[in-house]
Amino acid sequence: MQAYPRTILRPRHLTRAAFAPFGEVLDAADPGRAPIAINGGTTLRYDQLARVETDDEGYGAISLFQAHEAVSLPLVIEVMERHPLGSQAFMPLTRCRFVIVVAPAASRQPDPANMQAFVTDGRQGVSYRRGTWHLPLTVLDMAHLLVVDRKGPGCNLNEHVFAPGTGPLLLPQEV
Ligand SMILES: NC(=O)N[C@@H](O)C(=O)O
Ligand code: NI
Repeated sequence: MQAYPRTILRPRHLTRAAFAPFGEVLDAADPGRAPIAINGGTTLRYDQLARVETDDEGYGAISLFQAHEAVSLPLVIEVMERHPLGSQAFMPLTRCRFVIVVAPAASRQPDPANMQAFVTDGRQGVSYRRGTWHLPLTVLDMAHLLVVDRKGPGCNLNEHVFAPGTGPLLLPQEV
């Protein structure tokens, strides 16, 4: 079997612009997202940071994830997945850096040559656009996270498992 060179990925800091092809960054500290003062000025609303996408038969659902096993980098990426029927958003409820690896939705399977890697800053969340290939939740800090994604009839999960020894290698983030 031909040995393919293993793809090496070096995660970057997560920014709205860099992540734009894959979804939205949920970040109250984003200078480009001015909040709206509501409730008599007692509250700031960071309005519609992302759209919840579903197909016609599905609906948006809110879940809580308790990520109780953290990883450290480097790590070998063994599986990527996507949700063809809807978006999926993760928002930490406690400080949590998590690893993001994404690839364009258009490809039938994630192409390592088109993968991008990021690490959140501990406050940021993300919303993966419908169909975006992504690494399943992988946290560097144990935490609780709010998750908003599509539920309903049909299969909303495609997985790609890399053959042993071929998964991309994710290096530690440059400091
Ligand atoms: N399995 C599940 O609910 N979550 C995954 O889709 C994920 O991206 O972590
Ligand atoms: Ni997912």
